[in-house]
Amino acid sequence: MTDDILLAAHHVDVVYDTGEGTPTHAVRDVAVELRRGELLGIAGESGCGKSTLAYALTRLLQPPARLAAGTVTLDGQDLYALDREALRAVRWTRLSMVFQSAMNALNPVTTVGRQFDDIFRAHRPAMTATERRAKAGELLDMVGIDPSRLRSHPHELSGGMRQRVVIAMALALDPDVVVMDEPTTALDVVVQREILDEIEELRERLGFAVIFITHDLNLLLEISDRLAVMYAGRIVEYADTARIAEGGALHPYTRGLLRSFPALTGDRRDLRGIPGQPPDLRLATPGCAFADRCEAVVERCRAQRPELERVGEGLSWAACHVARHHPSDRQAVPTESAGQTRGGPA
Ligand SMILES: Nc1ncnc2c1ncn2[C@@H]1O[C@H](COP(=O)(O)OP(=O)(O)OP(=O)(O)O)[C@@H](O)[C@H]1O
Repeated sequence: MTDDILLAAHHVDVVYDTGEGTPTHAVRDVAVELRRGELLGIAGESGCGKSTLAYALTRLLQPPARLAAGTVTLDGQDLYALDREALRAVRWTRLSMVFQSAMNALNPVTTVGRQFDDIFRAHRPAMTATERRAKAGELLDMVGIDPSRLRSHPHELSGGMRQRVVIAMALALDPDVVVMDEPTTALDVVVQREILDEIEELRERLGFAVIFITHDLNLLLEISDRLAVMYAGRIVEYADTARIAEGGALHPYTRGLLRSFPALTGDRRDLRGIPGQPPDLRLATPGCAFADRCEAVVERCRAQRPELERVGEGLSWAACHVARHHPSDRQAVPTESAGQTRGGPA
């Protein structure tokens, strides 16, 4: 493990088990590593386990979801071994979250200023009321909102402003890592663009690392350094964004996703989407979970599940028997080192 890795997950399995019927195995043997200051994108269709993974990475899983296997470490510290107090100290100050619905993240009955106040009072007890107010105003200003809005209730703000407030709150205590789950999906395209630019600018200025989760892979091509593509609970491709952007996607699912969304900028392409539906995550399939929808399927795909394997040099991993590469490029992934797991890249 190299020093600049902030957040690392290995062999993460998450199961929703209500006690009735077959449990849903929503995340399977997932590994990700986030380096200091980078933006790692995680993409995939609805229901492939992205949000569940976000909750697992931040230790926010709620029953019936549970971490059935795996580890998540922040700066080498096991997040799941921390007691309540230690976990509380980590939240907001080291690791914070921005989820899709800003309306749900904000308390509807208190002012924005009061909500900033609560964060500072809980985590920075030495700050005076004047300092808290000044800092909250600064944070609002930083995300392009007039500090007078500290007196507003959430319903008095537009959707875009609310989402900006949530981002400012996530950054309030200068965290190292911010996990963002579809932070702009509910917003119109223009506001979405503005907020993405804002996140980029803040990241450059403040140096925090981001895990950015979205169903829109094209969006990640613009903002991420590296990306992971999830399908049916597993990472099926893990790559430097530049390679995917240059047309080097290895997995047929990644290529299908790229065709499924219009680029945020640039020309309107022929949007073909991917026929069919993702599989039921309660069922275990012997082969590749994508086989039924895959344009490149071969017999072996239905019989044997492809492992996530390194392809060629650099950060290029794919779980596909027929990924577009020369067969001699493919090498088996060593299992013995903590950094190089069978279940994913490191
Ligand atoms: N509370 C729950 N109880 C049972 N199963 C659940 C629950 N929440 C999610 N799931 C299942 O877990 C799987 C993964 O869901 P998850 O929300 O993580 O996917 P996602 O990729 O984030 O999708 P979306 O973009 O729609 O949020 C789905 O099959 C879903 O049905």
